[in-house]
Amino acid sequence: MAARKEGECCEDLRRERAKCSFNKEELTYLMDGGKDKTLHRRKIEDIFLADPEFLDPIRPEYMSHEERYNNELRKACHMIRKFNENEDMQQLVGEMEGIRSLMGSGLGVALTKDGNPLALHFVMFLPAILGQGTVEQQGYWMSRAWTGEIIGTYAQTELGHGTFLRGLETTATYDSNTQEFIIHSPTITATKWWPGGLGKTVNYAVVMAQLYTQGKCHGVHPFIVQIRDEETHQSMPGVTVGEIGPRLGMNTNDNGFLRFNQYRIPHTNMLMKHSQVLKDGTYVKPANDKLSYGTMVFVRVAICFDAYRQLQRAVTIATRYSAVRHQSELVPGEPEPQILEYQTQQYKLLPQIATVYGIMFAANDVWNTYNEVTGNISEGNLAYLPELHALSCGLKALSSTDATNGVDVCRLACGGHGYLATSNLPRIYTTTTAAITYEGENTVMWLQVARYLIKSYHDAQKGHRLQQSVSYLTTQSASAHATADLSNTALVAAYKQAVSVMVSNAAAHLQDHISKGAVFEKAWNSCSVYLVKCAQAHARYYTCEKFVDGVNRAELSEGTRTVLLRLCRLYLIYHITINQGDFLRSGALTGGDISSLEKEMADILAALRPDAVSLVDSFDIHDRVLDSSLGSWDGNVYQRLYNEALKSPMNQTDVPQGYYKYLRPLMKANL
Ligand SMILES: CCCCCCCC/C=C\CCCC(=O)SCCNC(=O)CCNC(=O)[C@H](O)C(C)(C)COP(=O)(O)OP(=O)(O)OC[C@H]1O[C@@H](n2cnc3c(N)ncnc32)[C@H](O)[C@@H]1OP(=O)(O)O
Ligand SMILES: Cc1cc2nc3c(=O)[nH]c(=O)nc-3n(C[C@H](O)[C@H](O)[C@H](O)COP(=O)(O)OP(=O)(O)OC[C@H]3O[C@@H](n4cnc5c(N)ncnc54)[C@H](O)[C@@H]3O)c2cc1C
Repeated sequence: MAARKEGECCEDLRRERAKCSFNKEELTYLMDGGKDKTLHRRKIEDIFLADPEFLDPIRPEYMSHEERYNNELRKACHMIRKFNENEDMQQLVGEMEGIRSLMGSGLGVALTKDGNPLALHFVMFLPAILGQGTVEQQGYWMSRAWTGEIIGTYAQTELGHGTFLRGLETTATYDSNTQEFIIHSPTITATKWWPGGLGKTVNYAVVMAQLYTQGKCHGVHPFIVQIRDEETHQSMPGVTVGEIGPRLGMNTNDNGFLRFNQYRIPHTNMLMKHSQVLKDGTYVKPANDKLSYGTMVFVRVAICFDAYRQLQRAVTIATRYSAVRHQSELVPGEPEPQILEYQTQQYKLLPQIATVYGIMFAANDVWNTYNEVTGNISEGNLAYLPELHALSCGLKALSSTDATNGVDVCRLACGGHGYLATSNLPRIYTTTTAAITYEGENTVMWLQVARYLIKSYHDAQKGHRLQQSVSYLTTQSASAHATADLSNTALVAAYKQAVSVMVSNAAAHLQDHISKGAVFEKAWNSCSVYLVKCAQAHARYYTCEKFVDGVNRAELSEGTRTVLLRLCRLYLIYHITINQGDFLRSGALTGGDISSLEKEMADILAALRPDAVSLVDSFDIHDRVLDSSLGSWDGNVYQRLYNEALKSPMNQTDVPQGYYKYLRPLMKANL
């Protein structure tokens, strides 16, 4: 592992670490899900990071587009070979956390930096086969895909449609004479566009296409389609495939395009767990036509974990840097203080640490719900599918938005150095912000949550029992907050009251539009800005509640519980103060309450300040995973910045070629 002994760091960080008031390992174990899992993770990290194959010859930023891709592909393939090397290794990395870490923002980002060309294979292709295939299909395709004999992606989005799935144009028409599906892209806008790994890496894809059989369209269904020859890797006849070009980030994911010209695949290649086409062409309906969207639900939940891990990295970098960086004068004439002494800096960083825990507790809860609900579905009980859909959309949107905003706050908190590629904050940002768009653009996700809230509200009005996450909508009260109770329980109750009133207002606005003659859909659009706010407030309430429950349930020593409770309290208060209008307008809190909370927040920032560095240390992120000149364990910031600058290819010669070609002729023009 990287240097982690207290002595092996600069004096500023040594002093910070000496102030720690809690047991860091306890928080590490909590985040990993137990001591065994921490040890397991560290063991995987040790094995992978000791392997010189995962080192880059030069920083990827200095490589060409194709060199970068080849470099990451080399490492990604080496990773898979390592999986398959021996059984111990398979056991070690084969579990969900292992895959998540290798493909996402755990160890994975130290191995493949700007997008793993094989990520979609593990994150969506395999889950699609498992979630959408019959047992026989799983047996056949998984055995080939797990070892990397075939590599796949998830090809859903088209040039013309990403959000609106019912609008997809790719067709899969069943021909009962040959027992084949004919996959076709009828227009330019039907071109599949964006799937990760599709450009040059994969030879198979789960393609989402409109199913036609016996002359009728039955909507979007999943098909396994071979894209490239298994021997030569050339694109199959009838298939046109390529890479879509440079992107804001994740540039080695080789996102691709794909077109089909009357391309035939066997009948057995339609994934038929939920709906079937019989050999004679008869269509058998699924229990719910949204079951074919199941892979997206899984990935939305996975994104929540990825989001907080990205934020963990950013806030670790910014907090350590803030303890090492000295700037300005707090008291005239005194030495320049660490920038972490400034309350404004604490206000930037400490809520981000709290956010990591908030998202983590909520994500764990949604992951448990996901497992329960998918278990129920396999037994034919679909009652909780709408709640899971709303929770996964809400948490995906909240976690990706909070993490993206938080990463940028961390970048800004590092001043100019945060803008340097070697700080790694720009790359963390471009990777994190992608999750706002992919797997369901966030505004669209919020509107799905709002739809569930409004439906639930109307159900409550009719006296129906509501599902657990929205049960508070039955107990709405607009009375002003009467007591001076500002305990965590009271604040969570205030969140519920605020959202409840907001949802009730939204329902009234909708009704108002409808009463004036608008059809429901138009009324919905006219209220959608407010509806998004309702959904955001609901997801925040939910996260707050899970944070409070999570801390209460965690088995921690006194000191560790105290620091986690402070973070939890900071999270509750921070979001109340920035959304105080919602609490005041709903009568959930008074102006006096908000003032008390603001004062308390200042005290919490001061109380947490001495533990700031230890809190990010307890995230236990290896220096190679941070990959930052500003955030390393030893705090040797300036030397690292300087060393990294010296490595620039432009610094390998004193006078650049451009001088002779362009600058000199200009400078000497008048001679
Ligand atoms: C391991 C770590 C991860 C790290 C990441 C690694 C890198 C990975 C990089 C990239 C991966 C990105 C991959 C992708 O982006 S794949 C493409 C994703 N695309 C989308 O998400 C599209 C978003 N759009 C939709 O989901 C849908 O179009 C929709 C917005 C939900 C609307 O669907 P539709 O038009 O069919 O629905 P209707 O309006 O007719 O009806 C709405 C009712 O349907 C219910 N519904 C919708 N979806 C679901 C679902 N999934 N499950 C259950 N129910 C669903 C909804 O609740 C409505 O019900 P109601 O009763 O109100 O009518
Ligand atoms: C890095 C990256 C990786 C990706 N990987 C994959 C992949 O592997 N496989 C795959 O199939 N796809 C992939 N995608 C595509 C991704 O899923 C889509 O980009 C996403 O679902 C949004 O769709 P869109 O781009 O068509 O945006 P649009 O739907 O065109 O959205 C544009 C704007 O319109 C707004 N809008 C759209 N509909 C509504 C509405 N109903 N109400 C209100 N506002 C609306 C949105 O909020 C947004 O602001 C990837 C995208 C990115 C950026």
